[in-house]
Amino acid sequence: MACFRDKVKKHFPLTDIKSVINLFKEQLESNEEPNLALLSIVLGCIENTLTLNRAVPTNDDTKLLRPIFPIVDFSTVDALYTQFETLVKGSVDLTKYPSGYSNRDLVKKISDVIWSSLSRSFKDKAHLQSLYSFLTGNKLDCFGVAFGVVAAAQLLGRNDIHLSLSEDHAWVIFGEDGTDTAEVTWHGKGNEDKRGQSIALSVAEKSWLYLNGHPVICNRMIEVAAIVSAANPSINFTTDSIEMGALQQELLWLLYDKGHLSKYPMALGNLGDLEEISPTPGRPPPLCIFQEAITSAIKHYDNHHVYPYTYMGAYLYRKRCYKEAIKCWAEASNVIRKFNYTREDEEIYKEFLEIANELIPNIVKAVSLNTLDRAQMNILYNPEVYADILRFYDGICEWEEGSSTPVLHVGWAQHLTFSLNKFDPRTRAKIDVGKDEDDEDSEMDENDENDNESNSKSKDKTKPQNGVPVSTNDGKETLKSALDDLKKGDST
Ligand SMILES: FC(F)(F)Cc1cc2c(N3CCN(c4nnc(C(F)(F)F)s4)CC3)ncnc2s1
Repeated sequence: MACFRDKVKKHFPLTDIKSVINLFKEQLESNEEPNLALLSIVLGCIENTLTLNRAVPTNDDTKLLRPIFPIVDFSTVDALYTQFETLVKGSVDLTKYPSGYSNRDLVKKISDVIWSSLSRSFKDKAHLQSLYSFLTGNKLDCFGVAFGVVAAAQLLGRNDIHLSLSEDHAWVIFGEDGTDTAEVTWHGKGNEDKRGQSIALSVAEKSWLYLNGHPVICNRMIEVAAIVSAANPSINFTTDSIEMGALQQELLWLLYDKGHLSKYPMALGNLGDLEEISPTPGRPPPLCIFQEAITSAIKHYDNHHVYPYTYMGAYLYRKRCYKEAIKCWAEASNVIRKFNYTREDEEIYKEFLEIANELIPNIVKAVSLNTLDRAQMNILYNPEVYADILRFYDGICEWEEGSSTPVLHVGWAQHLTFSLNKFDPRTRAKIDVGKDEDDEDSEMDENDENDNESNSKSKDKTKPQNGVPVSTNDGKETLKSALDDLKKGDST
């Protein structure tokens, strides 16, 4: 690895965003693999300076702000890299692992080297994802440990060991055809770590945490994208470092242009969020980027990722495009229904809980009261929106079906009835709750279907008695026409 020093030395000292971009660019364009440990140390060092201990109050109460962009000296980076190299090469006796491909013992050993160096505190704070944090503070978060194992493996020349990422967990793949898997880090709070085990049993549970076998399998380039995407520009709950955000954004565009984000929906979502904050001239708008994330998940992961839809839904909600936001959330629910809920899926449970019990109620309130969003009151007369809310809940119910842990509780029902009751009764009569033709897993067996049909005939008088479901009004239902009909007392 000594040779890497000669190549990268010329970039130092790093004094601004451009110099960091040039370093990453050369690493990505080199005929050798990009050096994960080097890039993680560099990015972690900059993030640490730009987001932690920023202001040092002085006695005359003016804030002494450090120079905005840190000067990163090669000596600093070289010392930390050498520290990492010494730790890893000093702890792993490679003669014990003669085969060209890695085995489970080696992976576990590398994980133990990282694991045993960790301090026992603060695992879920911010800025603990880089090797800079590991080497200067012995602290790493869940992602950081998994990344550290892969960076250490690269340093040991084990180029078959790669990062595998779900939407809330990380593990590694290895072996001749890259199909062996191993846990190398912990997950969540109060869960015993499963380090060294294959993930096969966890995948069998059909939990969202393991994405039913559709994780992002990284190569070295996508691992660089993970370093950049996992960077965290936040200084505190309300403030982000502008410089760190700009650096992350430019690095993500560099990776995007090289095609290294095309199979990484979360990184695309991250980029979309950054573009909303500070649009780059000549680049696609956030909505296009979020759509690319959705398209990537459909194309590469059999539409098993939730976050592409919630990234776009959150953006549309912030822009007060409520009808479209609700459609995204129905699509997110269409994904989660493919899984069984297990106790380690809390993160996505919280996501759906917030949508159901805060965001959708806020929308129906905002458009029904005499508020600035009253122009969107027609949402409450739009059968398509109503159908999307029903699809949203139906997906959550299907998620719960067959799960070891219940999802819904009475609090959900209270918010559900609040939201649905805000819709005009006529609108509620105008939707077709038929099953999707191509949706075999929600196929009910014959007699259930008949029962349901007989039920709907008996209990739901607004449906035309000939039982032909009224297809969704194509959303053209306008507030005016609905109100006109109401005045006429038209009861179709
Ligand atoms: F490795 C783990 F365990 F940390 C799992 C990973 C998470 C994650 C990520 N995140 C998580 C999702 N995330 C979201 N931010 N907003 C989201 C949305 F709810 F708006 F969709 S999802 C922030 C970035 N961004 C890039 N890569 C990864 S790999």
